[in-house]
Amino acid sequence: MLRTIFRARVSPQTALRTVKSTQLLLPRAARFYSSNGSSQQPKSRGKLLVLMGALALGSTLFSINYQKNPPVAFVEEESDDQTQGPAFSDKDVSVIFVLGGPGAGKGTQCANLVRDFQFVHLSAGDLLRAEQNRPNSKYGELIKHYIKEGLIVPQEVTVALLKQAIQENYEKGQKRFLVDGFPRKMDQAVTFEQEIVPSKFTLFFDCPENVMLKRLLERGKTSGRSDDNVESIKKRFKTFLDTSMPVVKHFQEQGKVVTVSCDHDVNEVYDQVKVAVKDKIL
Ligand SMILES: Nc1ncnc2c1ncn2[C@@H]1O[C@H](COP(=O)(O)OP(=O)(O)OP(=O)(O)O)[C@@H](O)[C@H]1O
Ligand SMILES: O=c1ccn([C@@H]2O[C@H](COP(=O)(O)O)[C@@H](O)[C@H]2O)c(=O)[nH]1
Repeated sequence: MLRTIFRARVSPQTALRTVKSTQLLLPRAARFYSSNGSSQQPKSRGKLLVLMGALALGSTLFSINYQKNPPVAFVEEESDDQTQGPAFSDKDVSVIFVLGGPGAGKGTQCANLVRDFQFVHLSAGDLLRAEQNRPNSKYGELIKHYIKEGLIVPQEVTVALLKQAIQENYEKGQKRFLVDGFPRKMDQAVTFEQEIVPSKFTLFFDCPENVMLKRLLERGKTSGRSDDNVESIKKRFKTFLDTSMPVVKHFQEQGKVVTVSCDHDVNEVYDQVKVAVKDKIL
């Protein structure tokens, strides 16, 4: 199952396009049916049936062809996404990346910011867990495996979920986003900023490992998370150091990181967070 997905080499564009097409095509089909179906005369109803038959045949042929050709082939032929630039302007949409080790307190502080300011909190981990639990998700098993092993889910999945969440919230008028626990790997950082929106800055939660371990084990008593156990936590720490710290360094080199010291009580940490956010964005 995992191997099949990797061999297909699904590119970010494909994943985004898949999300887009499922979202866009289905409502369009539904609109067509509801606006025409009820008032059809017998003759035009016949035409409608012929048209629907043709569409069904077309979609079957498309699906056979799609399975023969890896998705990447489609992307390379038609993709002009890379030259289009980000989907949103950073003048219109503000994204703050929230990074830090597992259990540093990112989610806790994001909740404070949502309470006091107008932010939408998008936790990449939460989005992945929701996708994992979504009935019939083709990524469910893959996500489950990666989370338990403390590894980074291939970016195509996570970037598509984030883009969809930002788009949905933007359509409701939301323009400020805390993107929590992302980007965890350099490829994600590059893709997100190229295709969605450049980040304003990164809030980095700096916390000693022994403090994070203690917090996670405590949380694990009630969280029900498959990765809040010593074995998974050790793997998550390693992934954080090897794979995610280079992302923090990358943004530090651009002068786009504000570091918060997390080995303090929640209110003290929040005082630092407020200063960082007010200075930069409000
Ligand atoms: N400053 C703090 N002092 C003590 N406990 C804290 C502090 N901040 C958060 N916690 C607790 O530590 C645990 C981990 O916090 P939280 O879930 O916010 O971390 P996180 O960085 O989002 O973790 P993860 O990346 O694993 O999702 C929670 O049980 C939370 O209540
Ligand atoms: O961009 C991401 C973010 C998260 N993951 C996976 O999810 C778990 C849990 O993340 P939390 O932020 O602690 O909720 C993480 O260990 C990764 O396995 C990911 O793959 N990509």
